[in-house]
Amino acid sequence: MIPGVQLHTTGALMGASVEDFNNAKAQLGTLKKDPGNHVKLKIYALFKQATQGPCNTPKPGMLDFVNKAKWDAWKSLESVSQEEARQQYVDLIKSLVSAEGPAVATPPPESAQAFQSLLVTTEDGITTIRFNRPEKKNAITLDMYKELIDALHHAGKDDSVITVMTGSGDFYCSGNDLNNFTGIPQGGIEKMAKDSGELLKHYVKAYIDFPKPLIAVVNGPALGVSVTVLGLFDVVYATESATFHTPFSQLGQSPEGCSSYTFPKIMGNAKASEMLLFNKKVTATEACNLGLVTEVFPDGSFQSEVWTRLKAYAKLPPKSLALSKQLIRSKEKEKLHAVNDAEVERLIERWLSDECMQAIMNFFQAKPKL
Ligand SMILES: CCCCC/C=C/CC(=O)SCCNC(=O)CCNC(=O)[C@H](O)C(C)(C)COP(=O)(O)OP(=O)(O)OC[C@H]1O[C@@H](n2cnc3c(N)ncnc32)[C@H](O)[C@@H]1OP(=O)(O)O
Repeated sequence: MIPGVQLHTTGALMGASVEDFNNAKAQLGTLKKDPGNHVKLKIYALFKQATQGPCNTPKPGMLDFVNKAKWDAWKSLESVSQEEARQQYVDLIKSLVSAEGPAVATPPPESAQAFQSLLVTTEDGITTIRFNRPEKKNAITLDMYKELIDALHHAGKDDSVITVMTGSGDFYCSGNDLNNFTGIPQGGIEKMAKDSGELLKHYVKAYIDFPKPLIAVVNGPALGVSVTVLGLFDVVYATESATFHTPFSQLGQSPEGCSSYTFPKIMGNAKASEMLLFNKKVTATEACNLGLVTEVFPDGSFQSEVWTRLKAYAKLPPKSLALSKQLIRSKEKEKLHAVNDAEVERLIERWLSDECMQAIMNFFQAKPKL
């Protein structure tokens, strides 16, 4: 047992993966390395959320540091369902056990990587990259872009057959973290824009060059850059209540993720313009009719239906899948890289514009809901 983490099973567990959950709980006791307080708190909070649901105990006093930290960690998972918390608990323990090395059956070395804002696991031929900042609707920080690039590079090379991206909590992802543009770093605002442009270019490149089937499991609303890169995925499955929103002009910005090319190609200029110029938020069903989403599933059966299907896909011959994907995409690659370069160049100019700075200030001052 990890020192300081007391796990008590209270409350009923839901769903079919109680066994996985119990296995994970047992594995936790076999860890040799102390995962550190930050991770211990996360384990504690996920366990509480999975077994008891949202925290409704009174907030401990300011001086009761330990219990207050535990309470805060549990409270931060308010929007995460019990089922989701159980899955995240299992994923987290698995990644800790994998990180301990050869004692584990045959984990690919890549899954030993620890990420701050992602949960990355490999199982049954599927590498899953999960945005994991549910309290901030999975908004992507600068460090998170770097982690995503890393995770994609590793997933492209590991033994998995397919790679899946999804989100923790009630959102898929709320796009770029608007705090990325609030502090003025050393070197000034021009350098910040240029560095961000370089980072974005590498981020989008990781999708353009991704060598095996890449599947998005859109579990809730998606915004901004998390929507635009969907045009570079091979398959996009969405839950019925997911929405797709690219509020670029509202933010004084311009399209990225190669969407200025992929969206008109997928849905035609007129529909792409409504989304990319005029901020039209579309439902999952509308996105499916537009061709951006492959298939929409009822909220209640989304996870089970999609994962059953993905597990079957992952049993197909890996080389055949990867080579076929590369054939489909290879004709476009050069074009996509050129589009990425041009979009980034335009965005660097936009980020320095009054229109963009004003829009970001407005978000933090008034917290308008887009
Ligand atoms: C390297 C740089 C590359 C840059 C690439 C450019 C990309 C362009 C884009 O991605 S554009 C899209 C940017 N995203 C947004 O504009 C979304 C802004 N957020 C919202 O509109 C809302 O928060 C919401 C609709 C996502 C969710 O609304 P809801 O009412 O359900 O929840 P809250 O607003 O209370 O959100 C909970 C907390 O999360 C914070 N948060 C959510 N999204 C972002 C974000 N994108 N950036 C920063 N912070 C975000 C929100 O502020 C709340 O925080 P708090 O609890 O501390 O108040």
